[in-house]
Amino acid sequence: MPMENGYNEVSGVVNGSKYSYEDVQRIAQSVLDRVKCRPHIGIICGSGLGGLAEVLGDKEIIQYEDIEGFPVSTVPGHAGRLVFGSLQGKQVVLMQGRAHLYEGYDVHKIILPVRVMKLMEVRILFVTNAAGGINQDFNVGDIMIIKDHFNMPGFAAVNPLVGPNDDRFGPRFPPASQCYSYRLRKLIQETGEKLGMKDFIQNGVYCFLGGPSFETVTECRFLKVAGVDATGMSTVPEVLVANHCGMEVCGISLITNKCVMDYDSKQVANHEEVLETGEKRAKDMQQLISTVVADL
Ligand SMILES: O=P(O)(O)O[C@@H]1C[C@H](O)[C@@H](CO)O1
Ligand SMILES: Nc1nc2[nH]cnc2c(=O)[nH]1
Repeated sequence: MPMENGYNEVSGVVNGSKYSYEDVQRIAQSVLDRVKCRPHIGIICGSGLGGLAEVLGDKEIIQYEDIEGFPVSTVPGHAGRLVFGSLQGKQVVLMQGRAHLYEGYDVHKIILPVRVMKLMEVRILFVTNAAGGINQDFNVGDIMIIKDHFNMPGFAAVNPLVGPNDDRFGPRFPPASQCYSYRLRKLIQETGEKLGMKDFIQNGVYCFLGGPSFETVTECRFLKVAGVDATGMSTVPEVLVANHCGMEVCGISLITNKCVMDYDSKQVANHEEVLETGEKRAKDMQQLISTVVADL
């Protein structure tokens, strides 16, 4: 029997989303009641990339802790605020920070903000993250347009769509082979080139891992053989849910560090380097996303 908290009495494992369609409707309405903005574009900012909020006009800000059910950010570089405002004349809602599995949040909780955005009538979603470069041709500071993903935790059914399906959100068995909009990928590429960013724009495959440990050398080598270009600890749950409910989605990874591929390397990944690279490329990421939004 499912219990009130969304856990299954027998197995003890999560049995579907704790938040019903009606719950999400109520939460979305309670957010809309607090702001004037009516966004059709959503942006999720990865580690150290929340600075985009600074360039929004007519900002209206709600802390996650003031929204029912929203996971509160516990990681440096994730402010934990929903920021509404105008970007290049378009109304947008921006998540300054996201939740991750490794913080202890259930995957259904992580994706609640995406469903709330959907019921606020957000139709286009930009998802950004900081990621480690598996592809050895990538440099620190490269911006990778995500063309596909590898949902590694999904192999063990860690997928936000596990559990009873509510068809009002989307179908029971959604396809996942076109999660990243071709139209938006091309637009980001062309925009990046026009802005003189060609030398540091890449296209590639993102792999989602649970974290919080960074990868071992063997794991990195495995990911390389599997066709992965960059790896991180987020994005895929949000993208799966956004696709499920019919949003047009694009993903952008900032390559903040090179994954260690050599057993004798003295290099180690660390969150400080991730934030530092985020800071160095912040302006370029902001310019790229703002210009794409202007052209939508
Ligand atoms: O939220 P994202 O995916 O950008 O954050 C990445 C993954 C970890 O949270 C953190 C590691 O430095 O950055
Ligand atoms: N898993 C993972 N996440 C990251 N986020 C930023 N860099 C990395 C990395 O090297 N590995």
